[in-house]
Formats: sequence, C-alpha cells, structure tokens
Amino acid sequence: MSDRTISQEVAPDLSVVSVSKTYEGGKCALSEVTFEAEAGSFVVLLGPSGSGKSTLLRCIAGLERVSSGSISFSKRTVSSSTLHVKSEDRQLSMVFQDYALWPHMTALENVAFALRRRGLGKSERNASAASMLERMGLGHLASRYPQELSGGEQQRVALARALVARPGLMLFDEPLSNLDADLRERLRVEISTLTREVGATALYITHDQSEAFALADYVGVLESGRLVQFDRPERLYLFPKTPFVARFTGLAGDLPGVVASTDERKHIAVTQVGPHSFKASYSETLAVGDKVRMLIRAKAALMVPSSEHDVDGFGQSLFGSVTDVAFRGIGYEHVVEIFDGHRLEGIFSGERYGRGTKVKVELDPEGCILFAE
Ligand SMILES: Nc1ncnc2c1ncn2[C@@H]1O[C@H](COP(=O)(O)OP(=O)(O)OP(=O)(O)O)[C@@H](O)[C@H]1O
Repeated sequence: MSDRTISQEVAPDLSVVSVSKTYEGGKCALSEVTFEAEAGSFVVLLGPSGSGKSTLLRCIAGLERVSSGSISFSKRTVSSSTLHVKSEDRQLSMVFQDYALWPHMTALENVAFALRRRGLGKSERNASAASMLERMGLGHLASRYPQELSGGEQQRVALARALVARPGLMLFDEPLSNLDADLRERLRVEISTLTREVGATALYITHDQSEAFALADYVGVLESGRLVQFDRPERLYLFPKTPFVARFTGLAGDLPGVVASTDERKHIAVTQVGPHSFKASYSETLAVGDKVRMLIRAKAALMVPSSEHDVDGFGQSLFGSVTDVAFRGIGYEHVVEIFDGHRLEGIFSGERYGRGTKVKVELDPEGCILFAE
C-alpha cells in the first residue's frame, strides 16, 4: 500500500484471561476462556452454532461487557468486570457477515467515513478511500450505493473500509458466509493477503473448518462456551485434544474398539476394531481392555484396489466396497462400506473407483487417534 498520509496503528498482542459471559436471563455463553494472540498473528475461532464465537468476538470488540475475567491489548486492559473501554476507543475494525454498509453513502463515502477520526481533510480522506477501492479492483464502482452492488462487491467495500484506516486489530464475524463458493474462496485469499500486508492482528470467527485451517496461524476451538483447544492448525489436525475437536475438524471414520496393548513411550496402542487389529496413536492414559473410539483422519486412509492375495485386516489394512463416489476436480472422494455396516467417508484418490468396487484401505497409525469411550 503506497498511501503515506495515514499512519499504521501498532498491531497489539491480544490477551484474553478467564473471560466468562452470562447474559441477562442467565444464559452462560462463555466460560473461563483464556488465550493469547501474538501481535500480527491471524487467529481463527472455530465452533458450531451457539458455541459462543460471536459473544467472544463482541466482548473483544467492546460491543458486549464481560461478566468476569479480562481482555487486554498489549497489556492495556480494555475489559474486566469493573472496566469497559468503549468500542470506538479500541482502535479496531470489524467486518460483518451482513456487510453493514451505510445505505445512504456511496462505496467511496463508506470507505472514507472510516477515516473521519484521523484528523484528515475531506480530499485526503477521499483520495485514500479511492486508492484503497482501486487496490481492491473496485475503482469503477466508487460512486455506486450499496443497493447497486452485488453481495460480493459489498463485502469487498466493507473489507476496504476496514483496511483503509490501517487498524492494529481486525475482527471478522463470518464475513464469507453469505457468498457463493467461488467468491468465498477468492475473498478468503484477499482477506488473508491484505490483513497480513497491513500487519494487523486478526481475529476471525467461522463454523467452517476448511476456512479456519486455510486462514489461521492459530485456531481456537469453542464447544459450549469453553475453549477446548488453541493450537496451530497442523497440531490441531494431528493431535486433537478431545473427540469433539477431532470430529469438528474432519474425520473419515469413527470406529469402536478395545485396547489390546500399549506402548507408552511411543504413545501407540494396538486396538481390536471389529475383526481387525490396528496400531493407532493416543495422548490420554489408556490401559489394556479399555473401550475406545478410533477416529480416522482422511489423510491417514490410502485406498488401493484389492487383490485376491490380500488378507483382510493384515498390516493396517481393511477391505470394503465403494458405495459412493464424487468428482472433486483434483480427484475423487469415496464412501467405503467396511465391516458391520461401518463406513469410511471422504477417502480421496486420483483414480475413480465405481460403486460396488472391492477396495483395500490402508491406515497410517499417525492419523488414527484413540480416545476412551
Ligand atoms: N443477547 C443475548 N441474550 C441471551 N442469550 C444470548 C444472546 N446472544 C447470544 N446468546 C446465547 O449465547 C449462546 C452463544 O451465542 P453466540 O451467538 O455467541 O454463538 P455462535 O457460536 O456465534 O453461534 P452462531 O454461529 O449461530 O452465530 C447461544 O446459546 C445464544 O443463544
């Protein structure tokens, strides 16, 4: 960004300590949420509907008061049970799901309005707004009103408005959920690039695991108001702390089993699953005889055609029959029925195996994760 008239606000560290929020009427939406986001990092809060994502974002934005705990930006407390800094004094920008543009202002005026508190003259504000719209490929739409723009164009104007003041902290409330798949992907890339380009600390909420993994430096998973894991996306995928985190971040299979032996040093257990025994990884304490669930990541499942010489269940593999196949552009996703009516889903292959094809699925122990029932 070439405009030098607007100074960059310093990206803050964000510190959320034991934040709880109970709404009037007694609904507890957040319970003891704690995490730290480094200055300039991109954090995604992921969780199902009602898990407390919006409440947490709104507390950080200053749109809700916390019931207990504290929120600080670079050691400056902005929220606690006795202190509440107003939203407009928190030096942040927000992008909402429903765009929230002012309908009586043009695209240019909407973006320029974000600079009203920067002590700039009108012509400077307009020049900065025009250059930001240009930067986002919206220059030719600057004089249009929101109702004359498509949903995707409105959201990009909203993004331009959030970026133009070069905020230290940017908050995103499911900004892509009203857009179609293609536009969602393109705007996701723009959000990721531009936010990092301005160097802001970013907090983004979504219920979409693939969006979270694609954007985040760190992902926080919320379940019923509790932050159950806060980690790098890669670690979350390989070492989910709970079955909820594993299921919410995408599984190919979820099978019942019984522990047959354990290797505590390597955290690998042999588990009897139906007629088969598999090696799988575990992090909690497990003992021989414990009933477990073996949760299988799609990455761990390699599908090959079965041959008459194969022995079912030998060496981390099992047999099945393809019940569904879907073309995904870069390859095919299969559903495979295995023993006792259990299924593996999302089994990816560059080759298409038609319905009814007998296949062998090999499982990598690293992507098979055991949790006690
Ligand atoms: N103003 C409010 N008054 C009372 N309860 C509320 C209020 N806002 C949210 N809640 C409740 O708090 C819980 C968390 O809501 P929140 O909107 O934070 O979840 P969410 O994860 O953002 O959900 P969604 O993805 O559906 O937006 C829900 O049970 C919700 O019904």
